[in-house]
Amino acid sequence: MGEREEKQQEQQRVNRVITEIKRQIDETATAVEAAHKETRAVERNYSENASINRYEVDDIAESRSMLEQQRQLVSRAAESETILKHQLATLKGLQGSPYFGRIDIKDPGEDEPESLYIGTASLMNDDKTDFLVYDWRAPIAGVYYNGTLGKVSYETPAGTQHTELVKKRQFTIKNGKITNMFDTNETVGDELLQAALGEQNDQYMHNIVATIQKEQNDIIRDTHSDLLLVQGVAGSGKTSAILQRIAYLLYHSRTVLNADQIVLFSPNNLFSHYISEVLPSLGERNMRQVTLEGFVRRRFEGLKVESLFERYETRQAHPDASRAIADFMEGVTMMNQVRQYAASLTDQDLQFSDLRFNGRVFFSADHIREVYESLPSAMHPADRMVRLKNKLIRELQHRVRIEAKSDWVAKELDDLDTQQLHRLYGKKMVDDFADEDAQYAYLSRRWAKRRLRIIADAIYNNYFLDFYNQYERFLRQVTLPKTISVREWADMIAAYQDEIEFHRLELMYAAPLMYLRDLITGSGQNRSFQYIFIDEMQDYSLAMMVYLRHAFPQARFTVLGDSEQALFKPLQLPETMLKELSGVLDAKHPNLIALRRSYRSTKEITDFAKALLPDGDQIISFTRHGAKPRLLVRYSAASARQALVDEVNKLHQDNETVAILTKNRQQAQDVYQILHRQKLADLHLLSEEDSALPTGILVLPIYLAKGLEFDAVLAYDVSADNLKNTDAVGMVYTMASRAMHQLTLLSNGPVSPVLNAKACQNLVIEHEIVQ
Ligand SMILES: Nc1ncnc2c1ncn2[C@@H]1O[C@H](COP(=O)(O)OP(=O)(O)OP(=O)(O)O)[C@@H](O)[C@H]1O
Repeated sequence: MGEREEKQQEQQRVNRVITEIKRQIDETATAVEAAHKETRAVERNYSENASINRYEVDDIAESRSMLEQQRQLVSRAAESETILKHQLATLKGLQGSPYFGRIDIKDPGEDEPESLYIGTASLMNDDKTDFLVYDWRAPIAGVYYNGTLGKVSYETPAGTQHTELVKKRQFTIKNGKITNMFDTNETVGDELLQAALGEQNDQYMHNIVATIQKEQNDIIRDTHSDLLLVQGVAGSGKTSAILQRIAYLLYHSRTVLNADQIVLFSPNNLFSHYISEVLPSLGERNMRQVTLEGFVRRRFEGLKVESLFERYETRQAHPDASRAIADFMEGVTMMNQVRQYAASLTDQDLQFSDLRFNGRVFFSADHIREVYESLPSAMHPADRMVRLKNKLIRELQHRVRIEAKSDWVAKELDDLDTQQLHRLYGKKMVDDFADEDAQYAYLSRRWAKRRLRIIADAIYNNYFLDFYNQYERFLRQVTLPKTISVREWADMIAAYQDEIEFHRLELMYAAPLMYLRDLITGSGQNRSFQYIFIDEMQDYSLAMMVYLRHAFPQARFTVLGDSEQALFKPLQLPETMLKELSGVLDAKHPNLIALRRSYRSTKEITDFAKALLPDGDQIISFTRHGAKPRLLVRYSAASARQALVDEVNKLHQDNETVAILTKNRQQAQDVYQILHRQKLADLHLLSEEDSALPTGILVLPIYLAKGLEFDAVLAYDVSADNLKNTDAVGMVYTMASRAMHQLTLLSNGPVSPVLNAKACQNLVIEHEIVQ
């Protein structure tokens, strides 16, 4: 058959499938409507009955059980409505482009091959006897991503299966029309990938299921490892791979895993927004997302914990200051010492704290200690804490009765307005009381109880232990490494005390402090999370990883990073990192996958970026061509400003989004001011608080651009002067690798030596001519 006829035949099949999809859409839409009516009807019925019951026949068992039955009806109706809506959304998703791949396989013993089509979701024919489209996550679809023609195998729940792959065909289908189609023997041919990568970026990341590459597929389909470490160069698809991996895991463990049991630690809020559409586009709910800041802050209410960005900015300003201390605080040895300390604590070592109410001591530290010491010392300390809490709560209940009779309660009751009083009665009516005294005693008790809830909360939250003080005592007895003098350590402790005084906490203290607190109280662990994903792991300390292991004891970890992009850490070999992490995370089945091919940027940009790195040769650029990156060198502030404005305008003509990336927040503000004065349209200055990524001209410091990509990037300012105190290689590399299509570097003064001779060969350099 000729190529044209083949295409015609394939187009006819696409047409047939789309007709079937449309039919199913109509059918499902009608079903959704009916289900919606049903839900509304049972809801109405339920709420009418519920309101009647509340006022007239309270507490009658029969009506309760009827209500319960109806409540179940409501939730079942709502559930079927949700399922139908989901089906409808899936069908609509398939409508324009029902599939992207075809494999012909010949099973052993069969004469004729069978054709299977692969798309973002499964689709069955009318009578549910045949798959018109296979979900990309189905076991057999693994062959499409992994196999070259010939004998192939794939994993199924029933074990490894063997077959023969006789044809692999790729399609691009847009609005129901095949725009591109070809047969290939490669995993997924470059042609399709080139087309996908050549498109303009928009505010959201896209799924990559049509063009997943072999190594990415290994990451996605790895269900065996409990620690999967992905070391991938910039733009190699680490983030893409883990998002499709989440979709894959959800698909294969539907009954035991849901999106709420998966947490992704993402580098910043902009990133969370950027990736938020990928899973929904694959018909899945988003996993939970948290930034390291968010995670830590929630554990230190009332304290302002330094953010990664703040730490980054301070370290930039004082690059060598207390590096040894920070390295020590953030290492594994520190966490081991915390564990030893917590295990060896005696009763006398524990630092109890008064619990205060209304300016007076309610439970004194001495009293709490007494209660604690009265509990059997052979008990596990964490269990003993729980017992202590229970005892304190019981004591509090007793004290509520006494406090209810005190003057302050009487006075506060007096001051209540009618509405407040009314609420205080709760379910009781005035007629329910024998006399006024009984009524007053009831109200006083309720008021005292309500006001003293704050003490109950404090007990619950372990506020009777003074952790900041306990931590300080711990620090005082730490065995120091040789790199740190006793004097330096004492200074650091003094600085820590000052910070606590002002309700601030440096990030480096967070992991050991949380760990100490959890070990003493036996709290802080969450067993419901099954998978933890950490993106940009090069920003996490090992101490933090130890803590995360402790906090999520049941979870498997997928950890992604690129040590070249570390903005303030020395490079580390992936194998060393795996070994270290396996130890820290106590992994039984660790696995390391390296991604070396960079997809994001044009070949010209990647070639420049890799030349910056000493071991850049290992990075493989993807063959998609574009303009050579430019370097503009200016020798005065005024001409640098002019070049900035001109270049941004120029880049914006060809690109929807142009990002100007700076070293820090201050420079981002300065650049923004310059451009703002020129009244550039669509200009945005982004900060840590931003959670949505606009298009247009964006100005942001580099650490906020982590994980993101832009059509064009202008790196501001790569002069020797500006980059002298920083890890300039990591910074320029990260900036350059954010660009998809165009890159310009601007230097205000002589250029930083980071731009070595080899890197410069990959640039078009334009010097200002100074007369
Ligand atoms: N197989 C693929 N098919 C199509 N596009 C891909 C593929 N792999 C990666 N990409 C694209 O390449 C770009 C970079 O991918 P991604 O952001 O996942 O890389 P990364 O390794 O996390 O990058 P970085 O570490 O630099 O932030 C994205 O636009 C992504 O859509």
